[in-house]
Amino acid sequence: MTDMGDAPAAPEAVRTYGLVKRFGEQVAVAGVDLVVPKGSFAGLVGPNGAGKTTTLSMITGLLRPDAGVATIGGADVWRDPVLVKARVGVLPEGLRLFERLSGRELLTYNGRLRGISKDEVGRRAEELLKVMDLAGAADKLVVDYSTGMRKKIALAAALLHNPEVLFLDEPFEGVDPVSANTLIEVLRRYTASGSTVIFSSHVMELVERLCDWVSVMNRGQIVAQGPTGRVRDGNTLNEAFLRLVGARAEDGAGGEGLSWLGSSSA
Ligand SMILES: Nc1ncnc2c1ncn2[C@@H]1O[C@H](COP(=O)(O)OP(=O)(O)OP(=O)(O)O)[C@@H](O)[C@H]1O
Repeated sequence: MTDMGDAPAAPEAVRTYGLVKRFGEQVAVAGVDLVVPKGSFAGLVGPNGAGKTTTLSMITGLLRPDAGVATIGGADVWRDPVLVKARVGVLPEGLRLFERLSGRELLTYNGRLRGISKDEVGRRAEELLKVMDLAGAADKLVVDYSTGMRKKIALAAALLHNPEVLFLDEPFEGVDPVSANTLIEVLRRYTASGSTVIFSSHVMELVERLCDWVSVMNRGQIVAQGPTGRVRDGNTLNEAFLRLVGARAEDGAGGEGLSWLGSSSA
């Protein structure tokens, strides 16, 4: 791993020690030591299949590690599941939502499951619907929402109990620029108050613009991690990323093969 300097001064929101996950013969996560300081807007990046989703699933209590420890605010995710689940909010990959509820009902249901009083849930839900620009669609069924609307209602549901740490898997995928700005504003406000966001993304420009902390994964391991400026080291994050994970030109679209593709191929 590329050492990015001293340990973070701020207390850690998330810390894992030697996380491992195998699927049959394949080692998806091969000893991950993820560090995310409290209050960070952190990005988790890596090529397809690097192990990002598997790592996030183990940290959020969705997938049991084969080895290693994941902690949130110092508490062990798998030994103290109730405490940890109260501290986290998750916008999962694939956005599995209760399709037959309206947006408002979805928020109410989530809030009540979290043990928040009916009045307080109602108050928070109305504010979130307004901020997410979903007030006009509050009574529409989630199944009829567009991709961007689904992301926004899922983010509102993940924020409703005011978690300490918010995990987002590809939050901006399929989201138009206006809705993306709304999401970013809400998330910036959230981290400014000392809460932590960790999101996975393939869009380096976005990670570079938003994140003050970045962890780079490749082949099941962390290959660089630290303040974004230090990981970039004078380059763009995209350049640093390509250098860290290997540009793979030899097996990519720039080399041999695909000779039949294009108008000069006949
Ligand atoms: N349930 C599963 N069963 C078998 N293999 C799996 C399973 N989940 C993930 N894998 C494998 O583990 C590896 C890591 O997958 P993972 O989804 O964590 O990567 P990722 O970094 O999130 O990728 P992407 O950027 O494409 O979403 C991949 O090779 C994948 O095929």
